[in-house]
Amino acid sequence: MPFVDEALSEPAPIDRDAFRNAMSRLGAAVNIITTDGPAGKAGFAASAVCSVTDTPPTLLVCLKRSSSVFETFTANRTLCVNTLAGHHEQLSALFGGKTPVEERFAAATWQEGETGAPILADALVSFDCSVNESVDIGTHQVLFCTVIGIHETDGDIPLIYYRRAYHRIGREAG
Ligand SMILES: NC(=O)C1=CN([C@@H]2O[C@H](COP(=O)(O)OP(=O)(O)OC[C@H]3O[C@@H](n4cnc5c(N)ncnc54)[C@H](O)[C@@H]3O)[C@@H](O)[C@H]2O)C=CC1
Ligand SMILES: Cc1cc2nc3c(=O)[nH]c(=O)nc-3n(C[C@H](O)[C@H](O)[C@H](O)COP(=O)(O)O)c2cc1C
Repeated sequence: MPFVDEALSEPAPIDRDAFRNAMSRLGAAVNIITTDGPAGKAGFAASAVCSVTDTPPTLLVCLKRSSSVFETFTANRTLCVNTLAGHHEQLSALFGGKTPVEERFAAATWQEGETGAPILADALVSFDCSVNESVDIGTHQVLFCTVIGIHETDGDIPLIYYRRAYHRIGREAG
């Protein structure tokens, strides 16, 4: 019978605050995730976005199931991941919760992509996607998204969320 180290097989539980404090030390790109379609228009700020595989080109996005935008995203099954530039801090705050949908979108310029989801005109990059699969984990739903369109701009200063604050990195223009 193999030796089993009890301490390793039953790790001490980590509470929510300890996990969040630890996660606050992972710097992350900030994105605005948008959708439009039969269920209407919606958008939210997200740092939980990750590349999954390049064949087929796939991203994952984690969306809290209790958020006001959840039903709209799950009904439309399409979305656009707009990666924010350094000057988008106020826009991120607007899409970070509590603000009515129309007010969120009124604060920036948008274009329409392949899926109909709003593309942020001056995002660093936008990934237009169809949602292929979703998995519920705890409070969130993980959306697996097939990328069907990519839109890039010349911007090269990303907005980074680190230790509960926004940071700009990269070369300043000029
Ligand atoms: N993945 C998510 O759902 C995230 C949600 N937020 C939300 O934005 C607001 C402001 O957040 P902060 O000021 O950074 O303080 P915070 O203490 O709530 O978050 C610190 C870090 O924990 C992680 N985190 C936060 N909420 C989470 C959640 N519900 N599930 C999984 N990971 C989570 C993120 O990596 C975040 O940078 C909060 O309401 C927070 O819940 C922020 C970042 C990620
Ligand atoms: C920097 C930042 C990152 C966030 N990342 C996520 C995320 O990855 N997933 C998520 O479900 N919510 C995330 N949120 C929170 C959502 O943006 C927020 O819950 C959403 O706007 C819905 O809010 P509402 O229920 O008031 O409409 C983030 C907020 C901020 C400010």
